[in-house]
Amino acid sequence: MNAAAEVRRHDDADVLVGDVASALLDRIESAQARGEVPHIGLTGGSIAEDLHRELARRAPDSSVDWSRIVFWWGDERFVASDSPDRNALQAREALLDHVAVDPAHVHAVPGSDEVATAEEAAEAYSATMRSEGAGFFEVLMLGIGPDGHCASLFPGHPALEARDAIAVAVHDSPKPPPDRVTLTFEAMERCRAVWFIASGAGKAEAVARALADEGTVAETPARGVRGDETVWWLDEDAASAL
Ligand SMILES: O=C(O)[C@H](O)[C@@H](O)[C@H](O)[C@H](O)COP(=O)(O)O
Repeated sequence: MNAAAEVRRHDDADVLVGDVASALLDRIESAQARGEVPHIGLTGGSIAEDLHRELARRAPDSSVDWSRIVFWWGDERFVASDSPDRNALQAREALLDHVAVDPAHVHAVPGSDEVATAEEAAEAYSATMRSEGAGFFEVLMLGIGPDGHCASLFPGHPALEARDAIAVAVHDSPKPPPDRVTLTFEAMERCRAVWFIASGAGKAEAVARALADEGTVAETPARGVRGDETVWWLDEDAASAL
């Protein structure tokens, strides 16, 4: 498992974030040069926030056409859409509010002020993905938790077993808040590239388990993710147990 995963090591978190930002901007530029409108999957968490800020900082010097990108999220916390807990709000404040996106191309998971349950939010998000034909993200970015979770796929949770679904509800998440919506493994498999981004010694053991020859997806959900291309972007601390 994960035999095809590529590992890219970086001296520290700043270099890591800078390299991911360059690679993402290059990838978007190439897709746009081919006449495509790439679909990009954003994630939540601390390293993602640093990346979003770095992308906003570099935006004026890049030739990316931000209005020709479709934005999605790999997972979302099921709270009110203006809650600071929302991955979408974090991405808006750090990146999307600072670049010329087309609001019609930004597809956040509905919040608890918009639909009644996380199940409804997952269904609505899946329906939007189907109607937008968003099967193939150019890049889906993911963080990893110290327990090996990615997006909102947590060890031992029923969402790991979801079949024939794009996005599903998650309850009792060990990382607060408890109610969430996540893409399924099946949806992630259709991405052209999945990029894990991890920084810090707290992630080292989970990263090593995700990339080990032996182990289970139930224990380390990140083992279950494979895009056509899977890249692990790590700083030395996160790579220290490999
Ligand atoms: O909603 C979330 O919290 C996430 O999408 C989650 O999967 C996150 O990416 C990892 O937990 C890493 O988060 P940190 O970078 O903050 O450790």
